[in-house]
Formats: sequence, C-alpha cells, structure tokens
Amino acid sequence: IYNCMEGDFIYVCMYALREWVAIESDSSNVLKRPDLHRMMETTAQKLRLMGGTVELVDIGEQELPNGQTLALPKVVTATFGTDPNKHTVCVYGHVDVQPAKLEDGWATDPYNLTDINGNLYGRGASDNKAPVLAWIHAVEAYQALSMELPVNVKFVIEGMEETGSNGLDAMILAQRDTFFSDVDYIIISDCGWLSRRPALTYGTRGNCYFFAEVEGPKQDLHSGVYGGTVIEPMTDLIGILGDPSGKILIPGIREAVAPLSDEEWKMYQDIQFDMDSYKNKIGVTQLMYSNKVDLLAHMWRYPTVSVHGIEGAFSDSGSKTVIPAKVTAKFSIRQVPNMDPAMVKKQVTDYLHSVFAKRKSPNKLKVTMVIGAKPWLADTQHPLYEAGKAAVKRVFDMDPDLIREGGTIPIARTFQDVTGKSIIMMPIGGFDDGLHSQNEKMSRYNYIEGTKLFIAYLNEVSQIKKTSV
Ligand SMILES: C[C@H](N)C(=O)N[C@@H](Cc1c[nH]cn1)C(=O)O
Repeated sequence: IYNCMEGDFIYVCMYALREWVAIESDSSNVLKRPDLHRMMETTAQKLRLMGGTVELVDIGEQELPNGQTLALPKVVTATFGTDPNKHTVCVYGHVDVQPAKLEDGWATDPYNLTDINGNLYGRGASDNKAPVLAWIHAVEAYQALSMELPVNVKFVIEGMEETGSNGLDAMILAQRDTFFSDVDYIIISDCGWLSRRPALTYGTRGNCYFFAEVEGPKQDLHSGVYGGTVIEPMTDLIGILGDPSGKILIPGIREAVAPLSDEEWKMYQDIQFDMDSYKNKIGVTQLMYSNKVDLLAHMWRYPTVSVHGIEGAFSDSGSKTVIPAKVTAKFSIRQVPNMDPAMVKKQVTDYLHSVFAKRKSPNKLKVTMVIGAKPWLADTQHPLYEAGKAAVKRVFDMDPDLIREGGTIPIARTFQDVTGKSIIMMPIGGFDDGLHSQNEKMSRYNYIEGTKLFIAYLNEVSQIKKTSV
C-alpha cells in the first residue's frame, strides 16, 4: 500500500495542501470569517467526494468583545464505514490558522504554498492542514487500491481551535450518544516531533488567555501637551504586568502544580534533546534553564506566562508622540495538572486588581479570561500507544520518543471527559516547522511519510483486542 504514495498520488497530496493553504482561514480575525466558512465547506466537499457520510454541524454564534455576534464556522463530521465488527477511530483536527502577513517577515507569501528544498512553506501547512490532509490521504490510499479500511474512520474537523475551540465542547456533548456513540478511540495529530525522531505525544498543556484593559482619558492625547499631567494607562498596564524574571508571581498558581515524580524525571533524562541545536533553531544564546530536564519540564509540565501584545498601543513604524487612552494587554498562562482554569481566572483577576489598587490610579482596570482550556494527559501503557510504536517502527524503522507538548489542544480534555474514550496524539509535524511564527512549513518528507504512518496505524489499531477502551 505504501508504494501507492508515489507519482500521481503525491501530486494529489501536494495539490490538496496548496488549495487548503490558499484559504486564509484565520479564526482570530472576524473579517476573515467568510474565508473560514469557505474552508469548512472545502473540507466537507473533499470528504463527500471520497464517499463519506458528511455533515456540516451548526454550532451557533460567538459573542464578540463589543457585544456583537458572529456565526461560528460549522464543524465537519464524516464517517467512512460502519462495520460493527471493526474498531471505530475518530480523527480530530482543525483547519483554521493563526494570523500571517508577508510584512511580518515571511520570505514567501504565507497563503501561496511554496516548495523550497523539499519544505512546503505556508500558514497552516503544519498546524494543522497537512496533518488533517494526511489522515484523509490515508483513507484515500486504501480506496485507491480498493482495499477495505481495517477500521471504521470518523472525522471531526473544526475551524476555531486557534481561538480556543469555541462551540465544540457543546457539540461533543450534544452528539455524545449519536455520532460519538460507536467511537472506540480518538486520534489527534495537531502537534510536532521534538527532534528528527518520530514521536508519540502523551500530554498537552492547557491555556488560560486573558485581556487586561486599562482605560483612562476619553481619547488619545499629545504627549508633549499632556505628558506629565495625566496618569498614563500604558504606565499602569506595564506596572501591573511587569516582572523582570518572567516567572509567575500570582499566589496559588505554582502551589497547585503536580510535583515532578522520579519516574518522570527519569523519562526526561532519557530523551535525546540537544540544547545547542534548540538554541540555534530559535536564534538565542541563552535559555531560562541550562539543563535538559529543567528545560523539558518547563516546556511541558510547569505553567508559564507569556505576554502576547498590547492592543491600542502605538505599534506602527515611525514615531507618533501619543498617550494611548485605552490599552489592552493580551497574555496567557499555560495550564498543567492539577491547575483548574476557573481557579486561575480568580487568582489572576484578584492579583491584578490588588496590584492595581496599590497604584491608586484613577484609571479603570478590566480583566477578562477569553479562553480557559484544561491540560490533558494520557496513559502511555494503553494499547493505542503500543499500536503507535509498532506503526512508527514499521514506517521509520525506529522507536518513537514519548513526549509531551507545551502547546494546547483545547478540546482534548473534553473528548476524554465527555466520551470516556482514550486518546492518542500522533504528530507528524517537524521540530522546526515554525508554528504560529514566520515561515511556517511542513516538509514533504513528513507529509508523505506521515501519511504512510497513518496508513500503518489504522492497520495496527485494527489488531487491538476489542475489550480495550
Ligand atoms: C498545539 C496546537 N497546534 C496549537 O498550536 N494550539 C494552540 C491553541 C490555543 C491555545 N490558546 C489559544 N489557542 C496553542 O497552543 O496556542
């Protein structure tokens, strides 16, 4: 079956990725919502043409910060096979992307898939369009050879992952006893390898994303005319966010974190990870931690805070002498076991208000949590992982790394909690794919070998004894 992944079939894969990357399906930009709807329709059409039973599920509307509402992109569900004697796997993925503009520093147009030396550059190429397509191609490969699928395959493909999977929890809950009732296992390929070695992922961090808005004068002011007379919102904002160490000072957060066990420490110790090539890859000379175990632990299983941007701040080129009247900081705290997003929301809000109160500023502070996604952890002893190791061995002739992911797949925990089914994360993205960054790419190698991995994995899963959940 792998031989069919040559010639025309590879052309079909490349063509599909090019077509998908060309759609600017940025879920964070409301102006791009028509493109996002088109992306969901394109995905549904691809699965329909393959003979799947496809639905575009309406998941309602999203409320915007200004109070207006906007239709959420529909969720695509598809079913290939309903044989009760076979296992049923459900592949989850997303086809929305992070924002990207050529002027951000991309070497090529982010929405025109460009092949340079075997790397396919384009926004969403690795996160998550090529992996979703690779699963689709795996089904297509069986079909192309008129081979029966070894398991029933379902798809759930959404368009809001990058902004927290709005509406998807409710859809999963609503369809728990219908679409999900016969699903045995859930597979997610929305993450990457740690090195050149293939990997299986057994944990993701969650994320709590906050807006902290400081509002002062009724409009922007001339800094020469008003500077020195008003208490500036930006100064307040930097004052409440600023801690030069980059560590989380908020009481209660670090205390909630599950301690690192000896077994985990040993696992991290055994992972091959080169600190120098990591530094080279991101272009820095120094990291927060100088030994491998500390670095991996802080990447995967300790909370971290990142400040992403300040809306309302002057950020264009040039030198405008303005005092912005209202500024909104956007920051997030990655979640790990045993943190609870509802608790974190209270801890962060209380902390910022108490620090702000000490400033005795006349400006107004408003703190909102816009995403509250929980972390996820799997049992690596589950037969799904044994099947994964066998498939990696088959295709790559090596054993996979067992790794965690510092990023978040907001819906993973809901899948596990609501359906009660086991999940495996099987990445095919490269360690240097530049997710969310300039020049995101997917290598041809990972795309095509990744498709082969999925073909092999369907076969391995079919051999799991029917009793394992
Ligand atoms: C891991 C996945 N490819 C990803 O990048 N997910 C996003 C999801 C998210 C979390 N908060 C907001 N979006 C991420 O981890 O940033």
